[in-house]
Amino acid sequence: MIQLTAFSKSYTSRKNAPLAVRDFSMTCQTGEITGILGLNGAGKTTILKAICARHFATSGEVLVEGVNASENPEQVRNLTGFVAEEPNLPGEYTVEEYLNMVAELHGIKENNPLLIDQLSLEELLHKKIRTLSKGQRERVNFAQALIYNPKVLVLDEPASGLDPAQILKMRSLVKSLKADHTILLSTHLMQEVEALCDRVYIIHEGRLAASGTAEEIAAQFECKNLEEAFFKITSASDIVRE
Ligand SMILES: Nc1ncnc2c1ncn2[C@@H]1O[C@H](COP(=O)(O)OP(=O)(O)OP(=O)(O)O)[C@@H](O)[C@H]1O
Repeated sequence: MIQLTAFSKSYTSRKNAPLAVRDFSMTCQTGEITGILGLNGAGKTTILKAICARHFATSGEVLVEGVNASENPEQVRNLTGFVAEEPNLPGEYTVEEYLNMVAELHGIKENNPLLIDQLSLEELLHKKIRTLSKGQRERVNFAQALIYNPKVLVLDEPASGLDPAQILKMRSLVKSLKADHTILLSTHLMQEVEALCDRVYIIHEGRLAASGTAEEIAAQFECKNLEEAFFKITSASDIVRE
């Protein structure tokens, strides 16, 4: 489970510095896929990185499986698998060397053959990461997050760079992990939310603008569907400002 309470984040320590995310609260349950939906720059990655203890809240609290991310960052990093939007993968390693290294860091002896198969990585294992295409790198990025079977999965725009066949594979992999994981994904793609998410949080200009199932949000904003509600929310800034 992931719990954010009144989470705010500024990227500078200056007094009165602008907040990238302000007073954002959210709960992601185990056994559900939760989506964060927002325009470019809305604050999605800022929230995801705080959940994975890649950076810390300026104020408010982030709990992952009950562990405070600011107080126990190492423990939180072991509990979370993070598929970053722009991963910094080591180009000089082969895929196999890199995945073995990540597995070892987390105390796992061998690569998981099922995972290698699900991500179509067999043919890539002996290639250097720097020689891979963007979509191939994205699959390695997925594998490094899943290889130590973390309880919580945080996916930043997981479909970006994947071809349609790989998107379907990624979706079925994510769905297969749902029952015993807490999964949070960020996206600006409505199809991604419809295909995968049980619950959605819409963030606009750093603030929570709506949450619920797609149907609940559509009804709340008197719209036909989530897409219409999303456009209504993101084109009317006063909805989220007090
Ligand atoms: N390292 C940083 N230093 C300063 N400001 C940052 C930094 N990272 C993000 N920001 C700012 O924080 C705000 C939220 O950015 P964030 O990356 O969280 O948005 P996002 O919703 O993930 O966007 P996108 O969909 O484009 O990836 C933006 O105004 C951005 O400019």
